[in-house]
Amino acid sequence: TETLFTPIDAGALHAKNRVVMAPLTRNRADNDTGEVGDMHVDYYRQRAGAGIIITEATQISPEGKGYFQTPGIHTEGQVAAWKRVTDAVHETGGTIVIQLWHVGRVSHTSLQPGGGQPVAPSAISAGVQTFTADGFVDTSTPRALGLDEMPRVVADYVHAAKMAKKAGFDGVEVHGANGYLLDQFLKTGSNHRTDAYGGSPENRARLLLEVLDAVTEVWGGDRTGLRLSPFSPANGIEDAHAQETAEYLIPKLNRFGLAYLHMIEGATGGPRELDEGQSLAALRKLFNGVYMGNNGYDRAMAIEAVETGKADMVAFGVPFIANPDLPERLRQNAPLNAPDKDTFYGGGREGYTDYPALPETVS
Ligand SMILES: C=C(C(=O)O)c1ccccc1
Repeated sequence: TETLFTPIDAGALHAKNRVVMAPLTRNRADNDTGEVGDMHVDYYRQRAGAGIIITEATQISPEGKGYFQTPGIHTEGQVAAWKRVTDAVHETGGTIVIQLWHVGRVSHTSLQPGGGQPVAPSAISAGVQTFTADGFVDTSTPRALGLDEMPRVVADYVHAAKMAKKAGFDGVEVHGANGYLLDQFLKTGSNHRTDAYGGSPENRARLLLEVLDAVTEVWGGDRTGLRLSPFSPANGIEDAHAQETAEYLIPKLNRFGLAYLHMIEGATGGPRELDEGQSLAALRKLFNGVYMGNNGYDRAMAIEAVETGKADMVAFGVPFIANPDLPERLRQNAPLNAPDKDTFYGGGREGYTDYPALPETVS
């Protein structure tokens, strides 16, 4: 029988177990170059015991950057830097995909090319804060992307997808969650467009489906994942018709033959409870591929979810920060290291590469 600790092929992605390292922003890349460095090589190598590592969110273009010291995957220097990470993970027997990210309106002029306004479906502020060289600041009011700019945005995803291939990743995850650009187009609170990219669920899903079409052209559907958060309020996002939007979108994904659908179940990093009329089980039934559940799972929940078929894989965020060997600890039901919240974002090796693994058990 399938358990949390048995292998699975998520499309063409071979996973030795069902324990996934969720994408975790850690704000430790070089801010000027967007390049990762030596400590990222150690951090990801230490966690190569994951069935699949999904990297931290990585911007596809300068416009797609929304926070201080987040990495990119659009320059040759960034490719060379990431290649050291993928080589180290592969030498250690791991599987690693990179999360392709465009923040849309969750950004600040100081982080934007030429100090310009962030871009979004409509000129509506996220109403949240982001993290810049000067600490936390209110996100800047975005400008609405012109209809004529949509092909260029899709082309930016294609460029990053190709650079991810050069960097030696096993695949990519398109970030369609947490109130960032693609989620901003999907949802009614942020998308007030009156053209073909706004209004109906079909129109609001258009850009995401165009991006998936283009990215699967580069990678094949079987090496392309997608992350969604239908019911999360993260980064000031809301949808007046969340269930309807998701029930429109998810069947439309099946034609791509995606490696997996990564679903944030409830509020990102928060309550798993849904509103009246909302159902994750209904959404799961609409997807024909590998379903990866995420959000607040503990060991017992994850084991039960896989053994009862509620999920094929489970992604863990914070537990993987503090436990480089999380899959082994879960398998042994060993105690977990406590995470240090003060070193989640920014800083150096402390709270990043210095969490201990279990003492080597001499087999
Ligand atoms: C990429 C993020 C997400 O998907 O929520 C993120 C960004 C900054 C801090 C935490 C998480």
